[in-house]
Amino acid sequence: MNVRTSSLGYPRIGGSREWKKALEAYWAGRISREKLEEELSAIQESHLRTQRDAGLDFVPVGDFSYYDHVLDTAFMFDVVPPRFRKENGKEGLDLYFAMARGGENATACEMTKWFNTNYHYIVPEIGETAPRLVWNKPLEAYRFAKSRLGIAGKPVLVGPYTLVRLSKGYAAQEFESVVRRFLPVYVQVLKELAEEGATWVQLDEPALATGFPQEHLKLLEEIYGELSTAAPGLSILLQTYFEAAEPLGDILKLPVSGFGLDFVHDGGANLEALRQLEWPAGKSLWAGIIDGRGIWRCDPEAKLSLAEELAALVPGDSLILQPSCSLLHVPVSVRGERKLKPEVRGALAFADEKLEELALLKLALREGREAAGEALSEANAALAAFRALPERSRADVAELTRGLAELPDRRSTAYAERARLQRVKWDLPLLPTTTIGSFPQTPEVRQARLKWRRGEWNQEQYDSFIRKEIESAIAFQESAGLDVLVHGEFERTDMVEFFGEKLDGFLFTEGGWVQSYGSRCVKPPVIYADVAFTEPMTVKETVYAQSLTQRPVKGMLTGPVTILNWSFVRDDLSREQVALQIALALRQEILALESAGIEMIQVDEPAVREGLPLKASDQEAYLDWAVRAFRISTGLVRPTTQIHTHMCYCEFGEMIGSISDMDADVISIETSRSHGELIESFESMHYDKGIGLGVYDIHSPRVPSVLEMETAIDRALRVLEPEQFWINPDCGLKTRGWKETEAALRNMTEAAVSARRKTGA
Ligand SMILES: CN1c2c(nc(N)[nH]c2=O)NC[C@@H]1CNc1ccc(C(=O)N[C@@H](CCC(=O)N[C@@H](CCC(=O)N[C@@H](CCC(=O)O)C(=O)O)C(=O)O)C(=O)O)cc1
Ligand SMILES: N[C@@H](CCS)C(=O)O
Ligand SMILES: [Zn+2]
Repeated sequence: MNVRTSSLGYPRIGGSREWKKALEAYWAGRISREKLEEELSAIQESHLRTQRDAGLDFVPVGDFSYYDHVLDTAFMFDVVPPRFRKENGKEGLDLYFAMARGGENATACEMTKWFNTNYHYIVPEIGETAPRLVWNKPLEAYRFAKSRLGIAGKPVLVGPYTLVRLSKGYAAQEFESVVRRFLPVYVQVLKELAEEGATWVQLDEPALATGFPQEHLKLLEEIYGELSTAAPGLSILLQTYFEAAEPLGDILKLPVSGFGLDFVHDGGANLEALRQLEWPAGKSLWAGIIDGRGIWRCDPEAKLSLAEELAALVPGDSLILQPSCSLLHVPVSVRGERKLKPEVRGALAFADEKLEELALLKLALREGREAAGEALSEANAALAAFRALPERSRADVAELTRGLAELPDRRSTAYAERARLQRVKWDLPLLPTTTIGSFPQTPEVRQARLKWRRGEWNQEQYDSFIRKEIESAIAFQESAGLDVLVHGEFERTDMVEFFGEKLDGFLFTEGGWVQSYGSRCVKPPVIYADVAFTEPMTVKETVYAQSLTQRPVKGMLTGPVTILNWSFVRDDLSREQVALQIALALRQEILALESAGIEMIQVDEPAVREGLPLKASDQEAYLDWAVRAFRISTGLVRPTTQIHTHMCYCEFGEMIGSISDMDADVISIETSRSHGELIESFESMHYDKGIGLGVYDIHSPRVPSVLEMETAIDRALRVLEPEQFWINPDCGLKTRGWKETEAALRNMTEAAVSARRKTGA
């Protein structure tokens, strides 16, 4: 079988995050622009070489970026918000970075989640822009690959439909006309690519996997009709990913030369639809059969069967195998991981290993299974060893999750009665003040942790340091007049990593970094086995903090859905099953806190929205199990124990109903980024539980005035009752310094006093 292989994009950050380091050195003024360009060109070249040497038939070019590929696309078309035009003559690269990071006189462009991934892109602001082609980035990348390495690459570009869907600065009814406005510049890009000799161009249209409105089909026909005739000799690959492309029958009628479909994260829908349809004659199928965003080695037998079935559905030599999406979402290589158990290491595949998997499948399909015999046997043996690990099928976890459907997930007492009991128990003032959990992670705190991790400090030295930090945090909170205190989370690095290190079932890579936004990376924990509680994780620090004050101290945990959504997760169980395992483990922690006398407990769920499926039709089922996982964690506490939760990073307006179903006694939500939209969503429903709408943005060191916060409180009190309202910042304060934190919180408690006075309390 004459299959070929391709890829959609490669991680930018480099095996040792050299991309990130070069960028940050430039921003800090430590290297010149020439040096930056030299370093990034070398990185780009080495990525191209790696992909070519891995045997890809189509090497993507143009996926590399100096910050973000959506920002690149906007920049190519001169979609630059007017406020940046005043950036004191900044041009080119510095203007580009100003849009991403903020300029001297202009706030940065908004950043938001790239579909359902943990990657964040810069949101283009279209406004009155008349797009013009000022930089043909794919052409530049094509020339670069050709001249440096002789690679005739496959240029990659965000397609016009998705670009406009992801942008802001136009009214909904203008959508179609805005897309049309971009057509001439896309035509020009394609023409120039064709003139240069490119034969294929990949236009990324993941928006076609989000359940787009039927009426857009005509627009898609029109734009792809025009693009496909724009540049004779250049074939268009219409690339979708992250979920099934629906309605596939209609999409396959679009006048392009190839279709890229995700056969991993489509819930089986793409394959099922293909089985019912006739493949359009003369078109090629770019089949995403290797998981582009998961880190597990594939089962080659299963993939070979899938490829064979696809080859039978698609006549001729028009099957191209590839990852399901860009490899941007996985770390670079397993090669540097030396501390993992061999059974686990052998089951991992990061970007480079995924390219090897494609090469193996190609060999087996082209030359027969025997030709690839040794590598296939090695893969099968590695997977068998991994599957046999006893911690992946623990009898005790199975016992706990048996009959999960019947597990109680509701508080024993309805909210109204709990609220009455809790009012009596806690006797808090009207409009109580609190914070979200973390206090500044100063260089001293990080240094202390490093010394302890390196063995320079023993456990007692480290614990004693943490106790001192807690003491000063409690003393400060009392002096500032806060009503509900926190211990400050000084013992934690990341809110997911901390729990992952203490629960069974997780492992941590040494270098498994992935880009989160711009130069910032995360190293997600890996859930490779059954998750289970081992010993109390937060009790020691919380109880110590409580021993220092008469005021209530909130226990502080990260919730099951956030732990799940910010980790790489095993793929032999459903995400729901894994979430429930985590929920059961956290339930033990919550009960341990309660037994230790901590009766206000906050379970943070900032990432609930992150796992939301793209298609509206799948969202309810996700929200049902996500909410249930939260309730399983928190549902068994006494009626007088007050459960708090916290959400941030996203706009939650459209899921207030699910938030209410979580049945937390108090919720705090970030509001500053939603500009009042969230408050409006409370107008449309009756939300009766405790709620803290962040009264100030913690993302900047600016100290908000008392008046500003009073205004924020007044605004919220127009839709919420004073009896249910809490006063708190938007999110944790770990990224802030103490100076501004102290000043802001003192202003906040003063604003609370004044607001209480106004409500007559
Ligand atoms: C809030 N978000 C989170 C997500 N996922 C999580 N698991 N946690 C989150 O908080 N996803 C969505 C968002 C993403 N937001 C961010 C925000 C900030 C960053 C960021 O700043 N990343 C840092 C690296 C973060 C980190 O872990 N730093 C460690 C230091 C680790 C390190 O670099 N170590 C050095 C060696 C140190 C030594 O030995 O001296 C090394 O490995 O080389 C820390 O602060 O302790 C970044 O710089 O990219 C990311 C996402
Ligand atoms: N409790 C955490 C929540 C962050 S979303 C913190 O305060 O940092
Ligand atoms: Zn938060």
